[in-house]
Amino acid sequence: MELEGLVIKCVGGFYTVNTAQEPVICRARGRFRKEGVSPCAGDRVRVQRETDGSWALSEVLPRKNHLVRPPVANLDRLFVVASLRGPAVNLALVDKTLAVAEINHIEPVVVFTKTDLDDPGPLLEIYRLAGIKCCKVCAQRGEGIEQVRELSAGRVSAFLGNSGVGKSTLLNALFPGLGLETGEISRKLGRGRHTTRHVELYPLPGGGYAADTPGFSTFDLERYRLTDKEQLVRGFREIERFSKDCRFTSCSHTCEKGCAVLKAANEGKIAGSRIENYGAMYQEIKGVKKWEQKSKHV
Ligand SMILES: Nc1nc2c(ncn2[C@@H]2O[C@H](COP(=O)(O)OP(=O)(O)OP(=O)(O)O)[C@@H](O)[C@H]2O)c(=O)[nH]1
Ligand SMILES: [Zn+2]
Repeated sequence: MELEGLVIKCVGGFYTVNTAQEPVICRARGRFRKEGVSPCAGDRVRVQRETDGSWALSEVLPRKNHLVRPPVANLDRLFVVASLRGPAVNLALVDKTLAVAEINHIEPVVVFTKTDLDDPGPLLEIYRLAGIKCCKVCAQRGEGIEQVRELSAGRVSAFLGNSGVGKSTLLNALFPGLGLETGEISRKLGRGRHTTRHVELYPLPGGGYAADTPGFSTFDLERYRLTDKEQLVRGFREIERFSKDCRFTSCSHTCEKGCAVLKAANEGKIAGSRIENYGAMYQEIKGVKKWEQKSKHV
């Protein structure tokens, strides 16, 4: 017998697959390892019943997108969660995460949390200029929750952000009944930053799924397929938009004469932090390439 389903979690090599019948817990067939495919949460898969009655994950259906770390596939939305204070916002990390989402064709939303602690206004302006959807929430006061709920309803979403930004608090406020551990409790249980957390999709009331995932605290560009500096503009939608008017088609938008992107930035049409973070990533990718080329000659 064969069934189709959705992988909602993977722990220690065991996959939980939601099917039209009961959920199935199974291992993946050995050939996946040989082929270098690693099924993950969010994958649509086929499971087959073995002669001994157990189930095996036999096929991963084509993915519309796939992130390597955290391992999750087929996302409709990526919520990039950042707190205004404790910890303070790291815009370089936010922009890298957004670039990963854009390049992988996942619609991003930035969520600024803990708005009781600071004014989110200037940050909202950066992303308003970029044309990226933004939400501000204060889980304690219950503000902004409704908007995030609407944006995630009926979709498969991941909530990504560093430890302590308030992801679990937000998800619990959004979907009472999820019962995710937050703050002190999770740290006491050792779910802090020293333990690797798996990705789990939680079914939402009213349809869809949400995953609470650790953020990218260290960024390995290659793992996110961000190794092509010419492609980097696809990760910054407003830069891509203005780049159509650059004098040179090979423009890197970092220093060239006749660069429409730098002109727009000077005129305040693109936020300074976005240009800076684009430039830093551009240099980083160039560095990776040089290093790769060098290592080939050794
Ligand atoms: N002041 C304030 N604190 C908040 C708010 N939301 C969450 N917190 C606090 O921030 C701390 C971290 O919240 P969590 O929800 O555990 O954060 P997390 O992002 O899930 O963290 P990890 O589980 O470590 O990944 C907790 O002590 C929360 O009470 C908020 O809107 N305002
Ligand atoms: Zn340019």
